[in-house]
Amino acid sequence: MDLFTPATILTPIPIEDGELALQPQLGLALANAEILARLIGETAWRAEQVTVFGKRHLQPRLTAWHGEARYTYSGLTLEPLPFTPLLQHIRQAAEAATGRRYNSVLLNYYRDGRDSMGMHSDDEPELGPEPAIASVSFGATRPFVLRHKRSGRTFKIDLTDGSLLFMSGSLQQNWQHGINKSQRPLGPRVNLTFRFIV
Ligand SMILES: O=C(O)CCC(=O)C(=O)O
Ligand SMILES: [Fe+2]
Repeated sequence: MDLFTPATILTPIPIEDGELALQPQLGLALANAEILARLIGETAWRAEQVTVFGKRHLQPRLTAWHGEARYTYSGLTLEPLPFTPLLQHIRQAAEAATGRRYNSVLLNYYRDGRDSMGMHSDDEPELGPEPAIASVSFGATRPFVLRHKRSGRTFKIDLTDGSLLFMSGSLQQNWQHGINKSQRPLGPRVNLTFRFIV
């Protein structure tokens, strides 16, 4: 992002084998800090047990799933909660910025630097062949790590408070992404990934 690119414009990030774009600040009616506090306080957070490589363990973060459809990943089926007015507002802003529609959102709450998300692709069949995913972050800045499936090349983007990252095209087919643990003391972060479930 250079000095002359406004923070409120969705700007493509050049990357091979997929589409990626970043808007440093999503246009919202409330301050980022107020949204973070309300999301932390008003969400029915769950610590989910998942099965990865045949082993059950607790996810290193809290989650919530809102929308119209069930969602299944890592042997886990999430029953949807309805969209709240706050989630509707953020969804509307993400739809306006990206020009796509979303009917579901996965919320992830990283309580501190020990919380993380393993490398994965959002490539479940119900997302369709070229999923459009709008990822909105509040709170502590965490690096979003991308790793190309064939070349192994990695690429990092700092996801700052109030930012929107838009993933589309063949990105999920060709890249994995995740959030690493950090040794540094970090404040809370909530990430929302808006998706369209067919
Ligand atoms: O927290 C993030 O930025 C990543 C979230 C993510 O990859 C997901 O919800 O699938
Ligand atoms: Fe993801």
